[in-house]
Amino acid sequence: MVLIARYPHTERMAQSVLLTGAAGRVGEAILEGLADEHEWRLLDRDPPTEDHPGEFVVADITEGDTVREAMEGIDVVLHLAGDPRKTAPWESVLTNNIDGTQTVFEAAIDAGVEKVAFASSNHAVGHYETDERTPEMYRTHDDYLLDGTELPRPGNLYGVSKVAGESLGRYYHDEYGLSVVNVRIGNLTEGHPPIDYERGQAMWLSYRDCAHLFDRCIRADYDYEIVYGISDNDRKYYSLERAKDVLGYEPQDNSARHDD
Ligand SMILES: NC(=O)C1=CN([C@@H]2O[C@H](COP(=O)(O)OP(=O)(O)OC[C@H]3O[C@@H](n4cnc5c(N)ncnc54)[C@H](O)[C@@H]3O)[C@@H](O)[C@H]2O)C=CC1
Ligand SMILES: O=C1O[C@H](COP(=O)(O)O)[C@@H](O)[C@H](O)[C@H]1O
Repeated sequence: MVLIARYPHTERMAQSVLLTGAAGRVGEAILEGLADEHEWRLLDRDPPTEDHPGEFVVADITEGDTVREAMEGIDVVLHLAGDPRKTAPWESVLTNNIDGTQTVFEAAIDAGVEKVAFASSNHAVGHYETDERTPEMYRTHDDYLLDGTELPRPGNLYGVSKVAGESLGRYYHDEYGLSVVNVRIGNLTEGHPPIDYERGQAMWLSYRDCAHLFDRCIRADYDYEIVYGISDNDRKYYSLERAKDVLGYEPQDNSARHDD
């Protein structure tokens, strides 16, 4: 009998992973699910407040030398650090999200890192949610679907900074062969989908699906990808096909199961 692994060419055992923005919410979800799965180096400008796996580097991602040092011996970078506010002013996203992301990519190349997963956002495509399409596109009977091949249409300056991050990844992939996956994360909320918020329910990402998705970003093989990071919600206007096909993402949660 021949046993064939589901993702035969993509499975690898524990890898060395640098997690930037480790002290934040997405970092929390990832570490909750994957603390024992990989060898972790965590980085954040805020020091840790809780027990954590691996070593913790307190640093700003705009500090090139420190980021380069933190990258030594790392296989995969999960780059989350940045200003996550949709109302963030230009000065902040320029420094933290664009300059900081360029510093991370540059250091990854210098250190010979294999893959970078970048925390992009639904706000990179926020202006597809036009007055004509909403609120219908948040509802199950509507079949409007974005799949990652569409042009970006950021809904705010924060979204612009995420498009810039995706574009930096494109450059570092094409120029240096770095594997890059941009995860356009929806609405990460712990325990249950956002309440009384149709849009948030359509793009809900549960904590366990978040951890699993980033685990796939660590283990799978890819070139340059844009995927959507949401749970398998009945109501959705982001396709999961690319995340499933390329990464082997198998979400378990669905905001519709919390409707009552
Ligand atoms: N939480 C969500 O639903 C979504 C999050 N994202 C993205 O995921 C990433 C993480 O978001 P959250 O965990 O929700 O935000 P968060 O604010 O909870 O965590 C971000 C972390 O990054 C750190 N950080 C910010 N600027 C830094 C810098 N210059 N140097 C070093 N550390 C820095 C902060 O100290 C913080 O711990 C962000 O890039 C955000 O844009 C995208 C879409 C949805
Ligand atoms: O990019 C982000 O998106 C989520 C969801 O957006 P929202 O418009 O539904 O609030 C947001 O919660 C998160 O803070 C942000 O980084």
